[in-house]
Amino acid sequence: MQTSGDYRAGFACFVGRPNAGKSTLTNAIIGQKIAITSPKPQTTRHTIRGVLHREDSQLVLVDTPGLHRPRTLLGERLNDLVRATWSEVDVIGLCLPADEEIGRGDRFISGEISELKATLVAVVTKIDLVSKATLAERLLAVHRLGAFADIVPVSAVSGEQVGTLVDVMVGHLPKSPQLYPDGMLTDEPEQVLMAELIREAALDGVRDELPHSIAVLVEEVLTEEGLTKIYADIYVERSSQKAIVIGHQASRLKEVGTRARREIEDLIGGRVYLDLHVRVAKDWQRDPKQLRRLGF
Ligand SMILES: Nc1nc2c(ncn2[C@@H]2O[C@H](COP(=O)(O)OP(=O)(O)OP(=O)(O)O)[C@@H](O)[C@H]2O)c(=O)[nH]1
Repeated sequence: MQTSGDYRAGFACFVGRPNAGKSTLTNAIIGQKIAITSPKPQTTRHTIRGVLHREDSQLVLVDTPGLHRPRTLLGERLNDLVRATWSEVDVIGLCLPADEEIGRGDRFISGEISELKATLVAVVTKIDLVSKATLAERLLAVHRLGAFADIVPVSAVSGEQVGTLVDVMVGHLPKSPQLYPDGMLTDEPEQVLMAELIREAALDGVRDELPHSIAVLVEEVLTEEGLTKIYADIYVERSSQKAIVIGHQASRLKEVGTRARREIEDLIGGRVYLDLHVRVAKDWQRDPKQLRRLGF
């Protein structure tokens, strides 16, 4: 945990008209796709898309819905919500695709964000699609569009300049202690969701025998070359229950693992290796320390 010194941390979001490349850029920065939806009601007005951890900084990317031409009250409320989010972030990246001329939509959004306290960075996206000459023209047009602290050309597809963009955005974050724990990629409690899926699979068919005796703790999640490795422990209260969960020649545990793995793969949208261990934690339901450890 970093707490002081030159550490910077804060919130940023990308805005821009549809198709400007916001999602692709977010994924390129965070480095992995995150599509977990939390069953909990949102406690903040924005959804955290991902947290980029670096030695000296933490960049939290938040999602905002698009701004609409308000035709209805709902449309107006949505726009209020968008503006509320914009007013809470430290940096706004306005995405402008290099392969298209700046249009009315871009001017509209640019005008909307120009009065906010956030630092504005213009991000010229998809530079892999245009020639140097076109890019130069576009950069000039962006320069005329508004007052930006920086203008950064990037390609989320080739990765060119993505690191530079992050450096620029981090440079505009306030000095602040770390906001989220190390290793946390989203504020969705993804390890909790994974544990719930494993617990559901482990309970399937033995609910009557082990009504409230199973708890699951995800110990570690590692992502390597597109494979998410999950190490989790299934806790029961007695060794007789352990035998039930594992089954004859571990047949039941294998089924539990297969089912939970498939569901977690659906959840995170990627391949999963799931390592399950069944452990006895005597009377965990009555032990406050164990309960806290198991997330209750
Ligand atoms: N060649 C190239 N294509 C890109 C790049 N970034 C995004 N695209 C493509 O542009 C299209 C739109 O990208 P998105 O990231 O979905 O754009 P968005 O701004 O999130 O779009 P909305 O969700 O509609 O607001 C997709 O087909 C992407 O594959 C890039 O750097 N280079």
